[in-house]
Amino acid sequence: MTQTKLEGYEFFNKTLKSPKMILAPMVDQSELAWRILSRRYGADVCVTPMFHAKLFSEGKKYRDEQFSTNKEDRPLIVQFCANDPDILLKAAKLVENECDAVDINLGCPQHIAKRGHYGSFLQDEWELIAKMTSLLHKELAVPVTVKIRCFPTIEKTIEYAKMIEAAGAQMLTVHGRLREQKGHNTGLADWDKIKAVKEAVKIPVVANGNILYHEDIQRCLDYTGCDAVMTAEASLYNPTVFSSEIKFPPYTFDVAKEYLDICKTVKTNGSSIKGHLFKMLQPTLPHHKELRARLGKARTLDEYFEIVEELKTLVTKVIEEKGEEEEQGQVDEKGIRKYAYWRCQPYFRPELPKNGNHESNKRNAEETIDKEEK
Ligand SMILES: Cc1cc2nc3c(=O)[nH]c(=O)nc-3n(C[C@H](O)[C@H](O)[C@H](O)COP(=O)(O)O)c2cc1C
Repeated sequence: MTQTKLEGYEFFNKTLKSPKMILAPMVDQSELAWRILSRRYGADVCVTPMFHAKLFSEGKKYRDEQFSTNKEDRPLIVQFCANDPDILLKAAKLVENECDAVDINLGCPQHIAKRGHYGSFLQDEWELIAKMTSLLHKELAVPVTVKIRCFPTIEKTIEYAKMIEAAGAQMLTVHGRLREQKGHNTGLADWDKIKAVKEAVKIPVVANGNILYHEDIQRCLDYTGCDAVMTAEASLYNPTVFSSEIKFPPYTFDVAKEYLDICKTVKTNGSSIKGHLFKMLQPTLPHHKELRARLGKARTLDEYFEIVEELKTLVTKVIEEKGEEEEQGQVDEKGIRKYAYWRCQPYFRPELPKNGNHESNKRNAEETIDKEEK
């Protein structure tokens, strides 16, 4: 590869167009239909779900099932997990003409990643990480970016980030949690570590973790000094979270319907659709349990549409009866916004924060504990 490609801030500003908000890679959930919806509401850049480099490079069936894109789906970063530089390059070559960068996932903490020897389980294999990064840097037509988790100390996290930068990464996403922070131990992301990495490297740094509401995005940018913020879970519960114009969370069934309309136009796996509907409708379904059960069993797009339509009819009646009163989104004494159950709402993690610097998330955790104690 002799052709020059943009690096660092040139890549960030010209190719990615100086993004502020990035839709995170999410297995089964940052698929094309979700990216279309997210861009509509303000996501500047989207990342595909993580693809397994070996399966991707070897199997057309896997590729066709997992990856689809279109002309409007840009700027786009395609993410892979891998533990072999040549296999990673082979997979990346297959998408280099359909995306703006290829990202290496060094953050996945799941059992499957441990067994498959990828994601955060490569965190101690710096030589291998450097090889994968530098090979893509040298051989790929588009820049390589890397997504990491943190180490327990700021010093080691910085050393790690610098090693990846030196290997040729042109942008780094720092998820401010440790490898151990998963499941019941998820807790809060540590923005101080993200800030320290941002100060230590010269390439653009994207902060990831602790976003619940739109205004948290700017708060995170201000606190960490990062170039952009990446959001996963908050967007699943409210796909309009990227929008500065939408002051009030939308009705759950309206965004669900909007997503389904997109699914009519682009092929989308049933498991992705079902996952999205359960999350978007999460505050509403407990009030209409029969529909929740039906959603669990539904298989076709028509069935999903029917369920969402029925939910809308039922809830609209309730809204007419209860009127404005329940609509207000009152802020309680702890600062938690109480929206009516038919509006999109972030998921409050049920565990105590271990550390952190994010007021609304601390409040959310306290709130959950209060609820559990009652
Ligand atoms: C459903 C789901 C799927 C995810 N899949 C991926 C993935 O494919 N690749 C990756 O690097 N991280 C993945 N993550 C982690 C997110 O990208 C992100 O780092 C993490 O959720 C923290 O961000 P958040 O606080 O905004 O949710 C996933 C997260 C969720 C909730």
